[in-house]
Amino acid sequence: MAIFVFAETAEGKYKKAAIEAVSYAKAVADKAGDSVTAIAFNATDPSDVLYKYGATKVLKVNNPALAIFTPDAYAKAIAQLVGDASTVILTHTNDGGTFAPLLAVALDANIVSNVTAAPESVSPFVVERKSYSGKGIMVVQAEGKNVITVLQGSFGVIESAVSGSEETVSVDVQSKLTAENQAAQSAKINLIEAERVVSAGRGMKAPENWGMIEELADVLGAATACSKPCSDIGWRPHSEHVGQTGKAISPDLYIAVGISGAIQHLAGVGTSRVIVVINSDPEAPFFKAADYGVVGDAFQVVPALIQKIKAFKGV
Ligand SMILES: Cc1cc2nc3c(=O)[nH]c(=O)nc-3n(C[C@H](O)[C@H](O)[C@H](O)COP(=O)(O)OP(=O)(O)OC[C@H]3O[C@@H](n4cnc5c(N)ncnc54)[C@H](O)[C@@H]3O)c2cc1C
Repeated sequence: MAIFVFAETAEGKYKKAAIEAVSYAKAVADKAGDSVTAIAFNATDPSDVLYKYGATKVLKVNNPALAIFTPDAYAKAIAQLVGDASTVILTHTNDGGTFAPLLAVALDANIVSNVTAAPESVSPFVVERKSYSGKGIMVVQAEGKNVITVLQGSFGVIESAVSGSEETVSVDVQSKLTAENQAAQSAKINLIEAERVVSAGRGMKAPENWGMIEELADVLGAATACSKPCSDIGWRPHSEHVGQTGKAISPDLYIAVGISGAIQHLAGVGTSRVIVVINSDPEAPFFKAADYGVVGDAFQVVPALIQKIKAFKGV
């Protein structure tokens, strides 16, 4: 059975991460005497881009539920396509690194993350991976089915042109993001460049409660962001995740609603000029980093704040 590889896209174009993943998959396939099948979501780039690096088949999925990254939808879609394959390869990007464990669970496979070199052997799979926050190299031996993530920039891109073919296939997945949320995403202020950001965390309890966060952002002309768990569990798109492992931002105003203020979150937002924290727990660590703090229930404070701002603006 083929070696499967996920080819990441951004706005339909193959990312460098996709080319790296296909290059790596080709090296694995050569060792296994196998071929490479790439999976691409909503790609508009021609498949030739992937044939050039060794993919003999490209499975193209056109599905609006996969237009914005959500870990569970991506994992489910790939699990449906690869069936009983022994090896699935991704690049360890923000997206790939996030949904790879879910994919491994769905396939009942091992996860071997952040590999840095072609495997010494493929059966069992023996490979080097970065460990201890990049300070060490570990040699891993994995038997059976494997989901493998490749550390970005470690293997590189290697041309190995083959003649390939593409097939359009369908998957049965639904995104937890509502259509409204998805539409709002495309019209949004760019998070990295935003002067004002309204961010929310697990204190919001559920994705359907984000209306007031969107509304507060709207009246302030702000972008929206979220803590890592909210994007991990598919409440919010991964593009909104800020912090050590997400985007690092430094707006003039950062409003954090229902976010505890873990050190990993602060690592990405702590340099914001003015930080406002709304949290029901007076002991929440975020208050130590706040310029202004409101101890209260977000479900009361945020609507009241929206009303005040609207009244101030006369709208
Ligand atoms: C290696 C590593 C990297 C990480 N990278 C990141 C990262 O990049 N970004 C990130 O955000 N996290 C990251 N984390 C996770 C981080 O440690 C925290 O677990 C996470 O930030 C917590 O998210 P949260 O504050 O939304 O949820 P919680 O910790 O569950 O906090 C929820 C908060 O909401 C408050 N709350 C509850 N109900 C209400 C209400 N009704 N009104 C107001 N407040 C309410 C609670 O008092 C609490 O303070 C990382 C962790 C690790 C180990």
